[in-house]
Amino acid sequence: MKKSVARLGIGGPVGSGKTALLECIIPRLIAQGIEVAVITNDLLTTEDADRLKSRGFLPSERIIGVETGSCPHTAIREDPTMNLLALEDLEGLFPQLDIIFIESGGDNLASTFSYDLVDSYIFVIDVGAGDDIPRKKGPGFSQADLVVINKIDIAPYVGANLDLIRQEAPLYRQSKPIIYTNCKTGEGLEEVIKFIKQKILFFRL
Ligand SMILES: Nc1nc2c(ncn2[C@@H]2O[C@H](COP(=O)(O)OP(=O)(O)OP(=O)(O)O)[C@@H](O)[C@H]2O)c(=O)[nH]1
Repeated sequence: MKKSVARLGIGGPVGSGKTALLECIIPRLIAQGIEVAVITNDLLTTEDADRLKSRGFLPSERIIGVETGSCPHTAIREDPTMNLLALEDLEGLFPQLDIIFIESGGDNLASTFSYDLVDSYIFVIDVGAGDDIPRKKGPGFSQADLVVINKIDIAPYVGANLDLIRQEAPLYRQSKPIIYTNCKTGEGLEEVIKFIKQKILFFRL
């Protein structure tokens, strides 16, 4: 019987570390025998897809770069046709896949994914954008299935109060999970892997 493939969105503001997160977690998932493919979205280039291909941890045919040509949220929410076609291509070519990541182009705090496109999504913010980001109650932050608060290492250098973030962020998440990460050292990444295996892949593995 053909397996159904998990579709996991990765959204968040420009530069928050969405691609860095994928670079960290994909090799770990592959090492555990999980079959992975990726779709990236960029405005007018395939920059993120090229970057992932250059890492060499996945055959390049398993990485599709979608050039959205429009606001990132249009391609993941209002009209996800381009991403749905890319999903269809990957699922047709690789029926053994367990999970396909769909990385959105960097967008603002209001960006959310259509559940016609993904089963679940992670919203990545970065500490460097300020310790008031959780308080701004962006729909991406409050509605995502998982929030990753990345770049915890830079808090002291940008005057961001990490303790305040840890205190306030849960207030806007209605008990939904938050994981704190540093993609440079690997801190928090095992928790992200655990989330993906337990909440996203549990009935496929
Ligand atoms: N210090 C530090 N830098 C990080 C961390 N994660 C990512 N970065 C850096 O932040 C910058 C942006 O990371 P990307 O992964 O390109 O961010 P992105 O969200 O994919 O960016 P867009 O696709 O342009 O929206 C890069 O220079 C990364 O090396 C982290 O945990 N700590």
